[in-house]
Amino acid sequence: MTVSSAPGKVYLFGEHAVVYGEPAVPCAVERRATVSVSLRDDDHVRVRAEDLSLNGFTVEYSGSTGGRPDVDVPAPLVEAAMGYIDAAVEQARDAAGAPDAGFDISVESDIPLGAGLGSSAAVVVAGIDAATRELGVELSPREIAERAYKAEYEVQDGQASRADTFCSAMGGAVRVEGDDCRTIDAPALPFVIGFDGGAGDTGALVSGVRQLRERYDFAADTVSTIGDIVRRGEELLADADPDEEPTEELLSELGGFMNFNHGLLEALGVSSRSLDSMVWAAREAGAHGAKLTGAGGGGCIVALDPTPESQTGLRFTPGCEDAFRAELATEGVRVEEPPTTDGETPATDDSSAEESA
Ligand SMILES: Nc1ncnc2c1ncn2[C@@H]1O[C@H](COP(=O)(O)OP(=O)(O)OP(=O)(O)O)[C@@H](O)[C@H]1O
Ligand SMILES: C[C@@](O)(CCO)CC(=O)[O-]
Ligand SMILES: [Mg+2]
Repeated sequence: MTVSSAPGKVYLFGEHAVVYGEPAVPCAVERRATVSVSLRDDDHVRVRAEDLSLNGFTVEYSGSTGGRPDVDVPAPLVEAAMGYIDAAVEQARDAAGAPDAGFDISVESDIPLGAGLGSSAAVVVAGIDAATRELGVELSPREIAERAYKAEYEVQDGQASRADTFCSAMGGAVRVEGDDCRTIDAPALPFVIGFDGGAGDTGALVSGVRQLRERYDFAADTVSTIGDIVRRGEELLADADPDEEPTEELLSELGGFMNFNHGLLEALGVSSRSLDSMVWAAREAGAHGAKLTGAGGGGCIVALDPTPESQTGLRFTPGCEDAFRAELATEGVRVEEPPTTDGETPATDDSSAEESA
């Protein structure tokens, strides 16, 4: 068995605009998806993904019901849920030249789903790493990032940038502009995350911005102004000492840019009432800045605050379900120790989906 994990991310700046070739700076955070993979001696794939819940219900799969989920879940939703794992399996088979390889796969994750913290990218990155290693192939993190991007691009019908997958594979702070992907130095920023318990529909939100941008010059200008904010934000990071605590001056300037970035995302229609109220709660509690992160529509905001105040303020904010601090994850995809006790062996119980290759 091979076990790999990969981190989620927050966007310091630049989501959505990155889809149209503007730069973005996502930062990996210490919330990880862990994927365990064992090679099978047939061509079947069996998946256990206990954290998977969609629209308020949990999807459970049973091998004993002939590969159909044992709850009343419409097939398209199951396909949507399983799409990222399937795409990761296809990428691993392709990388190893083993089109008929079968796997037992188990996914565990402490990244909320569909909430802007890049759960899909983390699952795909960790899945490709574990499955290729099981097939005796070791890809570099950059190669994993490229394959994970292809997987996300396919599942999201062409509406994906390289940002989430590159950040998850490499860890740390990164800069992505089109197909130019780099890691950058950044000090340990004091991220606080607020989560409204909900999720946004990434595809629909990206389409909404695309339509606005095509229809109105001022919406296209809004997207390129986000790019301008990112470029100025990068200059601030480049001037900072990555080995020192960030200064108040740096935090307050970065925070101001985050506030500006949030305002423009709000103008593009991708915020929501609960995201806005969490953003304001963090600011009122003294955060240097706050913005939504990821696709928006619901899910998470990220604030910069070295004190406990924002977290406390968020906890008392109606609509905020969880507030937590998120350390910058300096490590991207990595191999984990497989569990030792028999009882924890993944994907061998009945709550799994099984399908033919
Ligand atoms: N623990 C998990 N087990 C199995 N599949 C998962 C898991 N976590 C995420 N996924 C897959 O990722 C999908 C969510 O991806 P989506 O891109 O909509 O949101 P996100 O990546 O969390 O947020 P964003 O892309 O805005 O940062 C889920 O519907 C599921 O298919
Ligand atoms: C909205 C978006 O910019 C970020 C989603 O985490 C989409 C993408 O970059 O693929
Ligand atoms: Mg995603």
